Amino acid sequence: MAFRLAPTAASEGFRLEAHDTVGSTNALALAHARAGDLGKLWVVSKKQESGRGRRGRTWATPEGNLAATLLIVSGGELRLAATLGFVAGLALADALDAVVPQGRIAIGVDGASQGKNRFELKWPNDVLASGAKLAGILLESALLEGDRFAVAVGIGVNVVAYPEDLPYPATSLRALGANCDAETLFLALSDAWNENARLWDDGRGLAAIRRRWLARAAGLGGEVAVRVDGNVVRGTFETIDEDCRFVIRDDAGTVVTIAAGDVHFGAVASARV
Ligand SMILES: O=C(O)CCCC[C@@H]1SC[C@@H]2NC(=O)N[C@@H]21
Repeated sequence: MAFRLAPTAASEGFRLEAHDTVGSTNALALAHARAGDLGKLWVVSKKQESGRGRRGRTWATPEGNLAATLLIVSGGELRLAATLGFVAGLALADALDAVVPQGRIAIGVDGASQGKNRFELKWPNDVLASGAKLAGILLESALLEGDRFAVAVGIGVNVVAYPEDLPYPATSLRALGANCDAETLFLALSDAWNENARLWDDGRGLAAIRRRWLARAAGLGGEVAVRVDGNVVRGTFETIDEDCRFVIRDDAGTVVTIAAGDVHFGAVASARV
């Protein structure tokens, strides 16, 4: 089966560039922007040779997984564009709900979660299934001429395989018993992106995105440890604020707001951080 865009995405002017293998779909999308591409372009592949993860880490995309990057070129506010990761997380969770048959995957097992979602969102942008990382999202940007910038919204999903040497639990759709392929998932994702981007409405709908995100949040109200630039903040995950920053009440009762960091759930995890 070939990669295809959902009719809703095609009719709104999105384009698709599909590859069998690439270095990184994010790198390719940003190269297109620097060469003058105007955005609304999905770059997809079932394999990456040098996939990029958050915080300078690598991201493995063996044959059969999904690497998808949406290129957006804008003259708006870069601060708002940073919230597109939350739009992407919701779009991916909606797409997974649409293509993975009910009953295949248990409701979130994270004790602190609200326990009603098969696919949960872990701040800032991971998608979890059965408490393990199924997908990651990486936003990268580049400044362009004429006060414009490009954002690459990169989405990586473990469809058929996941790395086993990670310091946190990971999984794949196949390991969870869901036989969905990358092409089917992408079709649903390109549709779900449109729905959520419409809600986001160039940032005007961020409050609605935040509400939807919190309804799928993993670990809300539970014990967490957040690593921020080498420091660790421990406490209770209270909420995300209006700019989608992580809000934690630390062990001394002080509310701390965090813009970027790595979250670990639970007492055991926090002892290891
Ligand atoms: O570290 C993370 O959790 C984020 C992983 C993001 C991986 C995706 S795969 C598609 C896009 N291209 C890349 O090189 N990275 C992102």
